[in-house]
Amino acid sequence: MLRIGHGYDVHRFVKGRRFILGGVEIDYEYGLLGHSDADVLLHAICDAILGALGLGDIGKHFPDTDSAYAGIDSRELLRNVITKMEAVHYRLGNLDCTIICQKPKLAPYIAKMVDLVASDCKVASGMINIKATTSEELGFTGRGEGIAAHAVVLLQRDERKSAAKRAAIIS
Ligand SMILES: Nc1ccn([C@@H]2O[C@H](COP(=O)(O)O)[C@@H](O)[C@H]2O)c(=O)n1
Ligand SMILES: C[C@@]1(CO)OP(=O)(O)OP(=O)(O)OC[C@H]1O
Repeated sequence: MLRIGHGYDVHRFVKGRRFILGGVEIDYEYGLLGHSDADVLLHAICDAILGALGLGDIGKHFPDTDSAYAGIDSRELLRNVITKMEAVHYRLGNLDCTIICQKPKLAPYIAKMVDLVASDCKVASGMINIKATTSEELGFTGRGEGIAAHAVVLLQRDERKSAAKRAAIIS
């Protein structure tokens, strides 16, 4: 059984915040604003996985009204989502992401992001693809006011785990 999910997120650039993207800290004059560390890429990935599972969205699981998530490292949120995915016997097949960002240049950071996301999702790096594009100076991303990210994920039911669970119930 396969399930597909899509996630989309936006965060605004502001002065005085760290710029964390895909778990990587990027040296830039602006950072992203949010209740958490505002890692827009990891939020889109969490939403894609939750969406594939029919489990709602990131705000439902980690409300921005809950102080427990203030300033939280979004890798913790992603790992929590992966735990939920495993609890219902799914594993990640592959993940493809697009970051829409006029500036700065992200290419030097992409390989590190891929490695961190792969590690948190418990898959080989070859299953994770992360791309960046500008929006040709158009719209809010083009004006450098913020970043948008999309993620599309394919999940596979872990038949071994569900068979083992069935066997345990029968015996
Ligand atoms: N923030 C960004 C945006 C883009 N890139 C890389 O540049 C390539 C060309 O971007 P276009 O928007 O002109 O298509 C793109 O394919 C990325 O490899 C980047 O590193 N950082
Ligand atoms: C990640 C959470 C955590 O409280 O807060 P934000 O950093 O504001 O990010 P957003 O993408 O608006 O998702 C909502 C929240 O789940």
